[in-house]
Amino acid sequence: MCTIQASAFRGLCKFSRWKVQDSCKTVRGMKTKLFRHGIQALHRTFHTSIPQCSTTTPMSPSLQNVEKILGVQKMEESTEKLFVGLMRHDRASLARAITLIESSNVQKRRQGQLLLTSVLEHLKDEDTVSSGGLRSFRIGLSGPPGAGKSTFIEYFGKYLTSLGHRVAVLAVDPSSSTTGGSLLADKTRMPKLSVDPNAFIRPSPASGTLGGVARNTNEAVVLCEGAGFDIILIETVGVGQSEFAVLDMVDLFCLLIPPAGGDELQGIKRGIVEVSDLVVVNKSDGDLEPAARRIQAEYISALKFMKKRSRIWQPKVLRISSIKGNGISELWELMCEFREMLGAAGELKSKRQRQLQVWMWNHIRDRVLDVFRRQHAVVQQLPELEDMVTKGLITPGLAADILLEKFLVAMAK
Ligand SMILES: Nc1nc2c(ncn2[C@@H]2O[C@H](COP(=O)(O)OP(=O)(O)OP(=O)(O)O)[C@@H](O)[C@H]2O)c(=O)[nH]1
Repeated sequence: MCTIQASAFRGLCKFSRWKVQDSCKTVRGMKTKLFRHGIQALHRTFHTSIPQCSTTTPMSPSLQNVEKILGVQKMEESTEKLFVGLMRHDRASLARAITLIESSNVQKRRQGQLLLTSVLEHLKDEDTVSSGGLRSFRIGLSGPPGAGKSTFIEYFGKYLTSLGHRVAVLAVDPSSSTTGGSLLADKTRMPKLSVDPNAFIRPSPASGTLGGVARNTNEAVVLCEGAGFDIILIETVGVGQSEFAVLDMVDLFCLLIPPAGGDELQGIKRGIVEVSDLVVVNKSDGDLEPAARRIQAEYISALKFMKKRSRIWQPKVLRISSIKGNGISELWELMCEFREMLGAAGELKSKRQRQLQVWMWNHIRDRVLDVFRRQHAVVQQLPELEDMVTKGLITPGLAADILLEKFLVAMAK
């Protein structure tokens, strides 16, 4: 059995993208380049993988054989169409593309991965053509229920589209799989933004674990960027673990809080304040303005004692009103300042590189857990051990050890 060669995989994807681009005639002159890339990668693959292959394996360097040997699928016509749609910045194609990567069907997921690889390649090509900087700005937004997140996103999103930006709003809400749907990034909460042709709103994928939701959101971000969205807002509720997962996906993390103290802010974990680049006190209007000023002062002094996360950025606290629009343009200026400073210092690029590794580990963790849960010996033993753990007859650690032992023995056979 051959090992899958990354270069050949990329070559194949480039090859299939060539076909797509050729058919829609979006990019001229790339055909030869991509064809060359594809063929060179295939050649490299054959040269390096022949020794590992069985002698009976046919080695003709045709696309068909490579697909068979490497187990890599060709992009289906429907996936190619999605790619074309994304390149045309079509929102319906983007919605379908995200559904594809979220699918639990293995074949569909694989098609989703081929699509994603093509989009990544396209973004890379564009990056080299452009200034070399990051073309998109990924912003995480968290806050306790009632802080005004949807009101804020509605106003802020419209403000950004009025400046000529294209804004995608995604949500990370692992609880949506148990409650049957996420309220975050819900179109009904953002009526004006949801009908703006330069905006795209997508609720949280309801795929269960936080890892799964985070992984899907990571991939959705790339698809949004492929579809020409330059500002990606990722929304999460600031009362669980999801905001920490979002930290691994964004350039800037923003915490939105209401002008309330004590009990009402108890939902906010102290840790989340520490990791915020900006703390935004919302509802600074009318009777609430004095309270908002007080909260701002409290957070400014609290942040002074917190550990610095960036060499060059000191977290800031500012007040806004999402209803009146006060402070929104100042907030955006501050975000741009953050982006410029960290971009120039290379911090954003290294942050994204680290995030790619986290993304890979999310995949590994999910897949390994999936294989573990499906393994026959584990399936057989699990109910009994779970029962013993809940009855206090065995410690969770010992139960886990027994299951892992059974799993490893079964895998070694
Ligand atoms: N006075 C004032 N009220 C606001 C402002 N922003 C939001 N609100 C109000 O605060 C309440 C909660 O706002 P939402 O935008 O629904 O808050 P959320 O954080 O999305 O809340 P959940 O949907 O519970 O997660 C609503 O009644 C809003 O009208 C603001 O800037 N000023």
